[in-house]
Amino acid sequence: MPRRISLTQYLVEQQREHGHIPGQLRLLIEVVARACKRIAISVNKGALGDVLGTAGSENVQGEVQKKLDVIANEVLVEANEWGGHLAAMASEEMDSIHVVPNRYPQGEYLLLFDPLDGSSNIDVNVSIGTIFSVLRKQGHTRGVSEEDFLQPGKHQAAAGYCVYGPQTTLVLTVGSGVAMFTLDRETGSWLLTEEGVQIPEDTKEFAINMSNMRHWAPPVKRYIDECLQGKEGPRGKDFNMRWVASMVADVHRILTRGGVFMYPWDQREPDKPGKLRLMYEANPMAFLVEQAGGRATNGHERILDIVPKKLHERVSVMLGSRHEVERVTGYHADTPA
Ligand SMILES: O=P(O)(O)OC[C@H]1O[C@](O)(COP(=O)(O)O)[C@@H](O)[C@@H]1O
Ligand SMILES: [Mg+2]
Ligand SMILES: [Mg+2]
Repeated sequence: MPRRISLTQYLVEQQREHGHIPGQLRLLIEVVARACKRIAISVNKGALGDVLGTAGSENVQGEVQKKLDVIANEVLVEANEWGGHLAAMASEEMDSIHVVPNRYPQGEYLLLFDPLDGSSNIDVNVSIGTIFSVLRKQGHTRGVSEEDFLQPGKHQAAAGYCVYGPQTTLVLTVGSGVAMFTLDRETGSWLLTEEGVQIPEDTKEFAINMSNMRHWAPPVKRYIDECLQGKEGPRGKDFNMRWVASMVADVHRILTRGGVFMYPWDQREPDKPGKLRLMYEANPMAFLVEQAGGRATNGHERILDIVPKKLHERVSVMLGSRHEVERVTGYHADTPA
């Protein structure tokens, strides 16, 4: 039975007792958690709150924006810009970085987010989420530019997501393991419901969009083909498959009971490294997964080691149970990166 302490108490412990986080970072995380609570309220209203359907606009990646993509982005920007902990923000839904205006106090952190992950699931009432990543501005130069954001994921000071599902759960790492907090709707508090989360090293469950099978590279085809052969194949066991199509929900399942999640490169657009975005989807999830004892690679290298060249860079993703990710990464050894 986990200790029933609040997110605030947990963060104060991390700051004061363990010295893992500075006060500024603690306050920043609390602001993000408050914003997620507000997003959860909009998500729950659904049709009653006129939050379903498309917004009639496109984001920088040419994707149609849903009303909730726009609402969640606004909530996060507004909540964070006057907090005094940030230098700038970046989002899936914003073309370029959003520098904290001069009228507000400036901080040293950089916040990146996917305000609403799993947009295709909003209107069908399936779990969706918010993903965030926190970096620290390096050096002491005045002002902030996109360059300041282009740090490898291993530099993240904190990362997490909030899943809006049957329960609203905030999952967080500040680099000292993974903790989960469930929103108590009666009191409005985030309460610790799991800490020291560990992903089992082995699994019998994989998550991949199978409709893309014919486009995958040979190592991914080989891995999935071997899983599909079940007991009679080289793996000697039957596998199960799950695909929610919200990365947040698929990763949450993996943090809860293990599994492997893949969104690999495919040959339809050979120059595009993958579908998922490195800086606000893959990096925060890779940080959480590694902190829970799992692995996260792009098939060739550790995701957290990749040095981004641009803000909205995409990446191939394989993450989850350690032995499975090592296996599928090993299958890529003979293929060029
Ligand atoms: O519809 P597909 O191709 O299976 O893609 C699902 C993937 O796309 C995403 O929804 C992309 O996220 P957004 O909704 O933030 O664009 C991932 O969460 C998910 O893993
Ligand atoms: Mg997303
Ligand atoms: Mg999104």
